[in-house]
Amino acid sequence: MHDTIGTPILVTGGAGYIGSHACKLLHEAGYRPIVYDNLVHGHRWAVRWGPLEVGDIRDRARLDAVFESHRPAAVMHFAAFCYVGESVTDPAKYYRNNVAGTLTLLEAMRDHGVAPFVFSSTCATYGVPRSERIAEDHPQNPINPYGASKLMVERMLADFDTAHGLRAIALRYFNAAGADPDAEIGEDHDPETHLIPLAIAAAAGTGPGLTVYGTDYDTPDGTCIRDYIHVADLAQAHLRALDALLGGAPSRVYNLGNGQGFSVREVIAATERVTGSSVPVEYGARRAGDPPRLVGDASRIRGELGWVPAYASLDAIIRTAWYWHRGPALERKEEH
Ligand SMILES: NC(=O)c1ccc[n+]([C@@H]2O[C@H](COP(=O)([O-])OP(=O)(O)OC[C@H]3O[C@@H](n4cnc5c(N)ncnc54)[C@H](O)[C@@H]3O)[C@@H](O)[C@H]2O)c1
Ligand SMILES: O=c1ccn([C@@H]2O[C@H](COP(=O)(O)OP(=O)(O)O[C@H]3O[C@H](CO)[C@@H](O)[C@H](O)[C@H]3O)[C@@H](O)[C@H]2O)c(=O)[nH]1
Repeated sequence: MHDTIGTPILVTGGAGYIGSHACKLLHEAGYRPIVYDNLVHGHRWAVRWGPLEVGDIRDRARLDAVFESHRPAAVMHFAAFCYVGESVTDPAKYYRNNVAGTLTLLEAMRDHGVAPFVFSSTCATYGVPRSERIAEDHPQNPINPYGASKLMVERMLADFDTAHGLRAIALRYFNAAGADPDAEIGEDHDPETHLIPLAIAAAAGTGPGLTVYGTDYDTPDGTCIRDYIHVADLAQAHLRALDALLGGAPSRVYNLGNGQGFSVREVIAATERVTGSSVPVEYGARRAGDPPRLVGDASRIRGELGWVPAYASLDAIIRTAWYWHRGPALERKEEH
């Protein structure tokens, strides 16, 4: 077993939603998370469990300085742009940050001899699924530039492993949702484009009514189906992937999902149950780049790394987001 106590782990994008939850868990496990974030979407207040190094993954000189001063034992790479709709209208922004930025980071890692790498990939790399539940060997034909940018990184990782022995675990998450069960941190994107926080804000009256993007999909109620996975369960999976790599495991790809799909209408109904308020809804056109149904089969990581998600119910996931929204998130907004 490798030593975790005080081991520095560089966490790019650690001031963001999922990365900050991973930092909390890294700290609890004895690691020292070093956040590297340009704060374009992240928050200083979300960096609570180790130092913040403000920097951009496209800035090689800054990366060199941070690798020199902290000498991380591994990298968790969350930094990216991740809005599916925006990637369709502004693809260059996605290729520059997600692909070119990650290449700069990988080159820096190669040159500093930092090996293990845990990568935030996505189910958006699969495109329109051919099966009810998507397993890792499903063909990858992304239908939006965001998914394409992440698939390109997966390819780069395979090539860096062959050429330089850079071992990596790519975690293809389905839809991240929920907040830290202690409500210390949560989802706070600006602009917010994700369904659950928008539905909660609409129910609470702190945001506009919710627009449902498309009611004519080939699904039972006509709206898109997604597999929602709790952010704390994602963080757990990162820890397991890191421990596996530091213990010598080879490169691997894993899905992270609950294996259950919920339609947009079902998410709205669950939000109403949890908040006790109705969600004002308008019905709009489809959003470009949205596959009708994405539901994951995560049995590989369950079997190989013993990962078991703690939050299987949609209501339980939304409840943690609701507690965060009505408490710390609201207080923070009032401070501004
Ligand atoms: N949210 C989801 O449902 C979901 C699903 C699948 C995959 N992912 C992936 O997970 C990762 C984290 O997503 P999130 O929802 O926490 O997003 P987020 O926007 O909250 O976090 C991303 C962080 O990266 C930082 N960042 C962006 N570009 C950077 C750059 N060039 N240099 C340094 N820092 C930079 C941002 O400031 C932000 O703090 C992303 O890679 C995303 O693609 C997210
Ligand atoms: O105001 C809204 C927002 C969303 N939706 C729909 O709700 C579903 C979920 O959308 P959203 O919460 O924006 O997530 P996705 O577009 O599925 O993308 C998320 O989940 C992907 C994995 O599926 C990740 O890769 C992305 O980074 C992450 O943003 C989709 O069908 C949307 O069309 C609406 O109907 N109205």
